[in-house]
Amino acid sequence: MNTSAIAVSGLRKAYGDKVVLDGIDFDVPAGSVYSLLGPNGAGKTTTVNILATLMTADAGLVQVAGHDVVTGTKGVRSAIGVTGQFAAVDELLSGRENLQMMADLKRVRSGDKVISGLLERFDLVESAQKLVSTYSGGMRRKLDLAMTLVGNPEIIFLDEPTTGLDPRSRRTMWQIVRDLVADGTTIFLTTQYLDEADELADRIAVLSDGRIAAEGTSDELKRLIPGGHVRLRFTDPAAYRHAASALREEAAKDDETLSLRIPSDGTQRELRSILDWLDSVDIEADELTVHTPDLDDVFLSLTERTTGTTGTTVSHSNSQEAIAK
Ligand SMILES: Nc1ncnc2c1ncn2[C@@H]1O[C@H](COP(=O)(O)OP(=O)(O)OP(=O)(O)O)[C@@H](O)[C@H]1O
Repeated sequence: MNTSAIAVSGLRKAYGDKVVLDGIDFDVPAGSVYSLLGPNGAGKTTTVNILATLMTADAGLVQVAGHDVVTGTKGVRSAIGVTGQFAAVDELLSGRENLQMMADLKRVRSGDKVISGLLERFDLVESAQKLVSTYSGGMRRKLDLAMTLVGNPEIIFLDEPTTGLDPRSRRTMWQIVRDLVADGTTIFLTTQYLDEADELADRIAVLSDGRIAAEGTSDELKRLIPGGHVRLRFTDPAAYRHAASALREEAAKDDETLSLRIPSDGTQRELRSILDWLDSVDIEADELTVHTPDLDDVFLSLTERTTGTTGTTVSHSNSQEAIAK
């Protein structure tokens, strides 16, 4: 599908003199899942708020469902559903009443049927008559998403949808997202769980220092990291210090976990050379693990400056598909 559900260019936003979005561009194809990642405070919620017309940008062009967020606010609002940190759930109503309120607000036909279907889909039938104030965090999240689905919005913003959910509820939520996409819905997802983005997103953008640091499919982003690493862990601090001092320049040290990370592509030849080197400097680690790149590595590398984490440096030149900006 080639049409854009969301098109953003030159988006800027500052709070006072604090620049949060410093000119970001991205495009979300209709019927896909697009995930925005970034460290705490990177501006993910700010982006969602602007796209969902809950906040105005300082500059830039933003089109959602073909409507400009400034001049076509009404059109945008009728095409989207928003769930997450600004949930519309009313604690003093029951689950069913909340859904009813949403159905009335959106003037949904056959509201009762739609509501019963949603309660069933989200496994909320038994608690439908109970006040939301008695719901667990997970139940509230499910109700929040169920309310978002009333009226079948074509684009859904999911802001950290599975935070606080148990593993089973998380998987239920993932399946719901997949079903929605299979029906043609576009999902804009922010999450702090990289495995969630890996699992669900067609494309991922990493926000860092007010800019999109890299953008692509999960595989494309992983290819930005030159190989994985071998992790050596020690239990004896003296052995760790000895190994750290003998370490090659490009390896990273973690004093807290007494572990060393040596860049490696994980091939037999590389592993042999690392083992030979360990023998030659008389180092015996208590644990040796081979690690191939995952989204955690990508995230740590791309957001290194913001989070202050020591990670592998990303090579920006070795991928044709992913764009590291
Ligand atoms: N209304 C506001 N006024 C002033 N500063 C704000 C306001 N809203 C957000 N900020 C600041 O802007 C930055 C981005 O916030 P935002 O909530 O968009 O980040 P985020 O990526 O969603 O973070 P998190 O992962 O912690 O939810 C933060 O430094 C935050 O403190």
